[in-house]
Amino acid sequence: MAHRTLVLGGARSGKSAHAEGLVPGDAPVTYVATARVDPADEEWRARIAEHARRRPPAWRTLEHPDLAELLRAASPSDGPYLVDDIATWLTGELDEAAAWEGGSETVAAVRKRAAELVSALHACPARVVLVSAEVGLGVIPATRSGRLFRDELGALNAALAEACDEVILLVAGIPLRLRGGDAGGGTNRETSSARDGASGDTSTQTRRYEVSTSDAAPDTPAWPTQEHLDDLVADVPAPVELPPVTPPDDQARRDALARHERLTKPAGSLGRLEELGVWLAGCQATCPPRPPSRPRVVVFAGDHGIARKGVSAYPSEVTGQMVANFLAGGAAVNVLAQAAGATVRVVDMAVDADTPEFVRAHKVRRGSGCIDTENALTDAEVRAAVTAGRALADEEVDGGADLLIAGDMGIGNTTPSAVLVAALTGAEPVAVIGRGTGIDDEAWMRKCVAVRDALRRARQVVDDPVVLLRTAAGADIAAMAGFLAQAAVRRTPVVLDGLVVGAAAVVAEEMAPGARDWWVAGHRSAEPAHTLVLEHLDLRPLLEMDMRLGEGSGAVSALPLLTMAARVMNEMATFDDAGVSGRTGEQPGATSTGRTEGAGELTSAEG
Ligand SMILES: O=C(O)c1ccc[n+]([C@@H]2O[C@H](COP(=O)([O-])O)[C@@H](O)[C@H]2O)c1
Ligand SMILES: Cc1cc2nc[nH]c2cc1C
Repeated sequence: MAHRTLVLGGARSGKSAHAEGLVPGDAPVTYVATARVDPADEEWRARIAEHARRRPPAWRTLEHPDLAELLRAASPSDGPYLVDDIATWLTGELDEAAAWEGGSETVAAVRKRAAELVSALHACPARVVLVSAEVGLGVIPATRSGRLFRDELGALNAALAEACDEVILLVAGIPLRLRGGDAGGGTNRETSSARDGASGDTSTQTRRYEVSTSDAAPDTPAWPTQEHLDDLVADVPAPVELPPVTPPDDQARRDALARHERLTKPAGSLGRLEELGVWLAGCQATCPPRPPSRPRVVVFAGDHGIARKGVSAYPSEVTGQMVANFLAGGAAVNVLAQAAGATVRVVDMAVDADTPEFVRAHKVRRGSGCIDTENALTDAEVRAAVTAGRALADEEVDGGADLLIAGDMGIGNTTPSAVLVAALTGAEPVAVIGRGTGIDDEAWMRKCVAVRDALRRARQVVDDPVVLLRTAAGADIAAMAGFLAQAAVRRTPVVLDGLVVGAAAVVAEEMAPGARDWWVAGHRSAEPAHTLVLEHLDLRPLLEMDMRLGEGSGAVSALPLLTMAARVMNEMATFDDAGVSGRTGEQPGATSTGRTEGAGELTSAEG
């Protein structure tokens, strides 16, 4: 069942009746009436009476309470809240702030209240169904107040929709499902599950998700079931083959280089911000490039058998517990992504715990093999994992993502990552073993032994990237490799994160040569093997912040630089526009063909 539902509709579209049908009649529903009744308004009172007649007698009705406060105080055991409706709530707020005719400070006060409501909804642990009016599809209102209402409600609806895992639009009594699962009443479903509530989009999920490490109940089959695994591998061709990667658009890159020459700054003076804009222009095949508008983080979660050998500072249970934390929006990547304008999705590829159904749809097994003595995956599992990663990239790109970030979560995963990097770069074990989650010297020694033994096995299969993933990676890393390669196949730019994503990237480049042209390195992780990754892929990191968290956190932290790089190229004045003189000896409007020192870096693969 959906957790937070927004039912939108025009006047008399049937939205209230539809919303009422979404909560069970016998549930202890709290009906929140938002209208402030004017006793003199007969017609309005009759409308309200008609609504009230429809409600089951057991429902509790609250008349225009402080809505944000109410949702903030709700507890997980509360019956559903049905709020009807947001448009009248907003009307009341605009009235109270005297914003219809007031100055910008009165509108700001209403927006603050609206923001409080949205954040209360995000945090509300109880089931909530909101009704709101969809306005603004017609002509622009002739009055200021009409325009104000239309614009404020439109923005509020969008923010509330972002917090809901189910969104339904009623048109002429017919429900159109815009987002979400199967709470009943919807007639049309999205074609791509990437955008619906079943996507595990943590911008739309809440703190309700339980992740259990206990064994499945006797009457529930252990997940993943054999049937699920059979389904996963049924359509996967062997061997795994990817279409060729085509390079970013060279003309757009050259246009971007030329445009930077014309912007009002000494040539090359924005340094690597210029390189970044040129890279983005090539990826988008357009100059100037657009700032990423739908950046998407997919966190690949999985446990690793090698963690049993004492190579991490934390127990394996943390992986599943962190999945719940991602879903609740409480992890670092959630916060960073929200600050940077990205949304986060988490997928369970091999967590050794039960995760919600929509998170585990691609799950291959519970914990990958202990790579010092056994393969991480079977042949079928590695193919299923790589294929899942590719399918996830496809889903996200088809769903509108214009920039992808892979994140990782898995206790022990820096060990297989170190093995992959050493195998493909020829480095010795000691050069690739870092402190991971913060291991002490004894754990570091155990990690050395584990890496040495796994590397002995991995070195025999370095020529085949899929066999290497099977031998020494794990389902999460294999899926990330598929994801990163497929992003390049789909001509979609990627910001890479730290060591674990980097290890997957090194393998992905083997599977899909040229994929690296579609990637930029977000940061340099504190893990020593990550520097080997960057050198191997010839990528220069955007940030050096001594981060070593994973989750995609380093990549997301670099995201604002991409926005800036694109905006500079769109919004800066040219020498001609601004009447600013160009280089000494150049005619106004002439495009320089020579570049200053340093600008030559713009031809590097990364930028
Ligand atoms: O990606 C990195 O650069 C990175 C560096 C150190 C630690 N991590 C994260 O920490 C966990 C793995 O660390 P460990 O010590 O358990 O191997 C896993 O959840 C990773 O996301 C990630
Ligand atoms: C708490 C915690 C959060 C993480 N996020 C990524 N790796 C992690 C490891 C731990 C231990």
